[in-house]
Amino acid sequence: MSKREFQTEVSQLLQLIIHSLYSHPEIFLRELISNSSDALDKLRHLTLTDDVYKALLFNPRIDLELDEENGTLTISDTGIGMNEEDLVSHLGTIARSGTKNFLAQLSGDAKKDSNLIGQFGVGFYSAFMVADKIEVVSRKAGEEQAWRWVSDGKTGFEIEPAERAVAGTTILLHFNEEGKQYANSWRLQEVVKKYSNHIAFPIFLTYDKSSWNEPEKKSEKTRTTEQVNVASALWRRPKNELTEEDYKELYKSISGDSQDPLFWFHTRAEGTLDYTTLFYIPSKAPLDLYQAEYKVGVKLYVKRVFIMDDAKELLPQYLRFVRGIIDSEDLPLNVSREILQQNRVLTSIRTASVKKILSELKSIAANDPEKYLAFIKEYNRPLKEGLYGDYANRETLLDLVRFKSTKADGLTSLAEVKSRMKEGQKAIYYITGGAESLLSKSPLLEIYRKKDFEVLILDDEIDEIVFSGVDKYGDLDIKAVNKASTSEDLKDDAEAETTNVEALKPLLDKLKTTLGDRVKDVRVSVRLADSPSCIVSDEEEPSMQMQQMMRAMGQKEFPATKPTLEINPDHEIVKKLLAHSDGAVTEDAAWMLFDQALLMEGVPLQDPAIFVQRLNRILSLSI
Ligand SMILES: Nc1ncnc2c1ncn2[C@@H]1O[C@H](COP(=O)(O)OP(=O)(O)OP(=O)(O)O)[C@@H](O)[C@H]1O
Repeated sequence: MSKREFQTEVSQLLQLIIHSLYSHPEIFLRELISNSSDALDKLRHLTLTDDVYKALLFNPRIDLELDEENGTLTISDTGIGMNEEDLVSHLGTIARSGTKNFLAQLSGDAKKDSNLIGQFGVGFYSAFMVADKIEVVSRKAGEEQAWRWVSDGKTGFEIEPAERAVAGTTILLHFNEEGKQYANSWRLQEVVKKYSNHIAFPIFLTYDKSSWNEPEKKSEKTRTTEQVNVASALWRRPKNELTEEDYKELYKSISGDSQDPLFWFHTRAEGTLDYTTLFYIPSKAPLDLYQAEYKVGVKLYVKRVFIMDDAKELLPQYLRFVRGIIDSEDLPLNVSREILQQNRVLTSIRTASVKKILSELKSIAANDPEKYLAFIKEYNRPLKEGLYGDYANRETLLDLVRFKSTKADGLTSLAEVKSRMKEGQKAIYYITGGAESLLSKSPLLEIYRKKDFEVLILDDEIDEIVFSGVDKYGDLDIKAVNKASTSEDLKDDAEAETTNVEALKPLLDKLKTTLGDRVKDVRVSVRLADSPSCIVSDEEEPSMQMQQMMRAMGQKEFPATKPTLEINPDHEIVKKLLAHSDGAVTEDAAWMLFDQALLMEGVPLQDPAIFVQRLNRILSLSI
């Protein structure tokens, strides 16, 4: 028998599990049954597609055997099995990024951590919540030798050759104190029904069934085997035969989530292509939503046979929070990942699925705004990613995304913004680049406030990138207020007349010479009311905050573009400067107008010492 140590992360995880952080230890059974079901799926797939396995007898089943007296339970399957190498690597290390991330996020606060663990699910290792010793005997399909893996879940495990009549895996749990409650057939049936009722394979329970022997007037126990789950591919049944509970149960068994889903969309398509889709939206965004290695939530089936659950091409990336099933009649069973990428059938299913999900969301938004708000709270951001990547569905996505705005409490839709537009307002306006508190005080908004035009406050860091590519909502323009050209819409003919640009020209020239190559241009603004100055960028160029953000993210060579300084001809300072001829003061004032405009945009000063010197010079003149 050879002894092995657990990988450090496994020991860490086991420590947590054994100290019973998790509040529903019953999920151990769901995890083990789901592993067995995966193992059966894998073997079924091989027997259908791989000549080497075609001759194998495939008799898929999962067996639970309860020994109440000794406090043990075995979970056996006739699935793909594991050889020595598999046992060592699968049940001694953690390969899944989800679990690693989970460990990295632990705070040490037992309460918070137990919530976290609930959202991750810890797979096989969760069995150590209820067992102080676990023995696994497994034989890999196509191999003769079986192996036994034994561990107390503390330091490591032992492994030795063993025997098993057919391929598959048997897991023997020796229940601990916590686990004793599961050494009960009624309890086991309840847990199987709750989490694994719709596992596609039959689950049998063998136990000592009590019955009343009338002639002898005593209770007797008979060893009995009964099927405890319904084992149907529930998604293939007509909608009207399914209850809310059925849907919720299936969701929990395929997603591992312990909460109910927010909503689900079940579709059966017949015609050129035959397929069924059942999509769920989790009520809380998956914790790996913003990680590159996110876990795919949609499983692909072909004619009820499980094919894969890690194909990122089933749905576009921005819908990675969707959980569920795609079951196609038209794909070949041996479809590989490479084939999937350019498969016409899958492309059609995917296109129709996206349309379906988005149109269902749209109708929820219209018919149940409160529920929709719960959805948007979790998923507004991925939908915005869709605006960036999914051109074909942009119009629908624009209707689905919600925004903060200068005129609405909470969140608002573009349709609402459109309905509130004022006479003379030519476009939908937005401001990006920084926190809401900074944006809502930006001098760039002054003219909009004066004209009573609504401005969307886009304070999410991805907003600038996303919305720089979105310039229309229907036939309405969508414009950033910090772009030079946006002010063209704001000019009132009457105002333009009164501003005497000619008279300001010498001042503009002077400011421009002083600021030199820090600015592209200096010009008269129509967008300012109370502030003396602001900075804007050209249409095609990233804003100053965006440039700053890209550099902070390590893109040192991000090309620096120069902003345009706009000054407010009606402001006291500008009027005085016009009258003032002292060169030194004008120079200081030029820099102060520029620096304060940058500060208001949240861009830090290049040289605070010089700024302070100038400020002090000006202060001393005014006192
Ligand atoms: N009954 C089984 N038959 C064959 N292989 C198994 C069985 N149980 C576990 N394994 C192997 O051990 C691996 C680790 O299992 P574990 O439950 O820890 O994680 P997982 O199932 O991969 O992830 P998740 O629980 O998030 O789906 C599995 O991926 C599988 O390869």
